Amino acid sequence: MPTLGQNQYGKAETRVVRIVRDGPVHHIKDLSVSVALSGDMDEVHLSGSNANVLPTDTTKNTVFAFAKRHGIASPEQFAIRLARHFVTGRAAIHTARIRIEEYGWDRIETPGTARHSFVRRGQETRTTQVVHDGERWEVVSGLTDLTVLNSTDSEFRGFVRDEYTTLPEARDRILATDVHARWRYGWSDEREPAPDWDRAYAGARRDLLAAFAETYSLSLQQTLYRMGERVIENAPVIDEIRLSLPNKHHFLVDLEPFGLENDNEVYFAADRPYGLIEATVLRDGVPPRIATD
Ligand SMILES: O=c1[nH]c(=O)c2[nH]c(=O)[nH]c2[nH]1
Repeated sequence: MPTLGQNQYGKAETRVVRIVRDGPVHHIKDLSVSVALSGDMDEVHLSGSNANVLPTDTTKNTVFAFAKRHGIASPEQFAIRLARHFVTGRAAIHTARIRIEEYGWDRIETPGTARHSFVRRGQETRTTQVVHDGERWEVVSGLTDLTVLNSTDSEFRGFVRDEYTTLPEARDRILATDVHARWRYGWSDEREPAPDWDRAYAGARRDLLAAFAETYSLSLQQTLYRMGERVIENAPVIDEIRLSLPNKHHFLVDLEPFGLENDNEVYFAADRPYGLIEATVLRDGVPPRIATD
């Protein structure tokens, strides 16, 4: 009979977001936590007895509950706490391996706003497309994967309800998205001076971030329009901007079964499915040219 070799089990990639609310100043920790447990696990493999098996679902719940109960000072400290809990709590578990990826967020600094807006560190890509037919020029530039998050000042209420609607109204939710933006420059004639491309890029990026941070959001659609509007208003060289914004849902974790209150502090960051909100914002009187697919 073959023998059972090394084995381990647990919940991989639990996406936990912990918000600490220090008055209007919020702090964010965003982790992907993978738990792998090993020990006396022969029976579950060989006879099917689950007597030594702490469910992977429980390991996931423990991650969320510990985020609330102990906070997340650092990934190392959080991982040590989890590993100690699993190994000391159950005689059958001999080893716990905790892997954590932490995603870094920087504050979006805008004058006069509360401090609950963040931009993910180092993921965005600058893009451009130039089309020339020997006479005219068309320059469509933009960015992708500019990930932003507001930890408050976002609602979603008053929407249509039909027999399939279960979504509760949200009065204070996380609003997070990966900004995908393409904007078309008005410049098309080489005899006219071309825009300062780097300056225009920096300005559009700054306006997108500022409008995201400063808008009290009633929907992602409304925030999208404000972002596009800010770019068009501040950049005379840009005639049209198309935004594609995935709504990166963050669900409040129910901690009540563990005797803990979740005061908008611990969220499960779902990766899919996601809402996808797309629209073009145009300077008055210009025809739309950016492809909508
Ligand atoms: O900002 C939002 N817009 C929607 O259209 C929508 N739909 C949904 O389920 N959640 C949200 N959020």
